[in-house]
Amino acid sequence: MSAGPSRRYDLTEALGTDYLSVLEGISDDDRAHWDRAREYGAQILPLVNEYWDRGEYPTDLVRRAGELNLLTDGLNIPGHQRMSPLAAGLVTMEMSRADGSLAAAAAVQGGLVLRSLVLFGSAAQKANYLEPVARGDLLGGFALTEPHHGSDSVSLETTARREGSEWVVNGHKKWIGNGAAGGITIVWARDEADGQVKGFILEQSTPGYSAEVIRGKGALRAIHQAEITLSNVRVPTDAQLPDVHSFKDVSRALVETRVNVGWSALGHATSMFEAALSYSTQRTQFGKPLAGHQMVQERLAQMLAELTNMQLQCVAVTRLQAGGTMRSAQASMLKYHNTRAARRIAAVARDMLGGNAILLENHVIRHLSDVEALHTYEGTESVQALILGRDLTGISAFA
Ligand SMILES: Cc1cc2nc3c(=O)[nH]c(=O)nc-3n(C[C@H](O)[C@H](O)[C@H](O)COP(=O)(O)OP(=O)(O)OC[C@H]3O[C@@H](n4cnc5c(N)ncnc54)[C@H](O)[C@@H]3O)c2cc1C
Repeated sequence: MSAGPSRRYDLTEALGTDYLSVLEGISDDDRAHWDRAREYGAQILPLVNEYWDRGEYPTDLVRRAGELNLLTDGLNIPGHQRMSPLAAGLVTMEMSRADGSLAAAAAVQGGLVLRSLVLFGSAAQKANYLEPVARGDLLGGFALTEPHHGSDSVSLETTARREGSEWVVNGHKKWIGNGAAGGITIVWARDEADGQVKGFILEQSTPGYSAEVIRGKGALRAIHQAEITLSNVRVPTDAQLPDVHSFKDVSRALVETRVNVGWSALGHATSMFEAALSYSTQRTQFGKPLAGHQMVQERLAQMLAELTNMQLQCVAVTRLQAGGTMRSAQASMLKYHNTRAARRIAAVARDMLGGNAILLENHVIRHLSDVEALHTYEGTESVQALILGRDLTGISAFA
């Protein structure tokens, strides 16, 4: 039986791990965005383990991604070529395939902050913030989660009180990517007068805004999340996002970013599959490459089949998104399926590299850990299942 370097399946080819040619025939435009992200991924790959190990946030690499138009997530940003939803997905996949922390930074800058500005911002807010956030010159955060409200963020307790020509914001936020990066934070708060959730753009230098980077994380170590305290933070009324009327608007933004998480899970899983395939063809045990043992081949087949299912869901949901017909539960199914599959692939890949799997240099343990964050953020696996369950049965089982 032949094994090892003569393998027929070359993962360095441009299409990567696309066994069923799911992505064949994509447009030249989409491919150009994808290629740019692949090149960026190749540039950052030799650097990212060190940042992850040190728990250091490589803001210069975020800025580089901005220069390459990798932060705009398919949004219409003046001065930036607009990507199709498919191209945006492929960019996310490639960035995650290289590094989850930088992909998460892009997801916060583009997926959450730019999207909030595009969907809900005034003309003046767009003119002020879109360009610097898209370029990565101004780091932005999206502050929804609170210490006591994660999955039930709809019950958020942060308040906003109108006093003359100002809003006064009070409360606590937790897990906020870029929340202590010196830029802006979009804060979701409940209007004390009408009880509705509203959005505010807070400059992080505003008196009363204090933020601590959360230390000791075992996942996404190279992007910083913050715990934020807001004590009588006063902002002018024009800091309010005028087109947010209730929590439903926040949900509208989050549905779109769930698709991004599905692509991100695919990128992580692709990277771990590639590491497992490469290692098993090179490592010899019992006189032949690991890849020459039946059980190892079965595991490779299992991973490839899962990866292909992940790709199919990404492409199908993105097609609905591009056509403007995607429903929230469809985005939830993608997130549910792909983050679960990525965790299974992570467990198998980690086993297939033996002890060497836990060394950062082999590009498995970082992805395995980072996938744990994807599993939770933008709605946990159980929350996605509840959204799907409600869609299937018409019965809400959240509370
Ligand atoms: C790395 C990272 C980055 C993040 N970045 C941001 C950010 O930039 N901005 C932001 O606003 N937030 C951010 N978050 C917060 C994230 O969205 C929340 O962690 C997530 O929504 C889950 O909330 P929680 O951690 O409080 O878990 P909880 O809601 O306390 O959930 C704990 C467990 O209970 C389960 N559970 C909860 N409710 C139910 C139910 N009704 N039925 C069954 N099971 C249930 C959950 O599925 C989970 O398994 C981030 C989180 C992480 C880890």
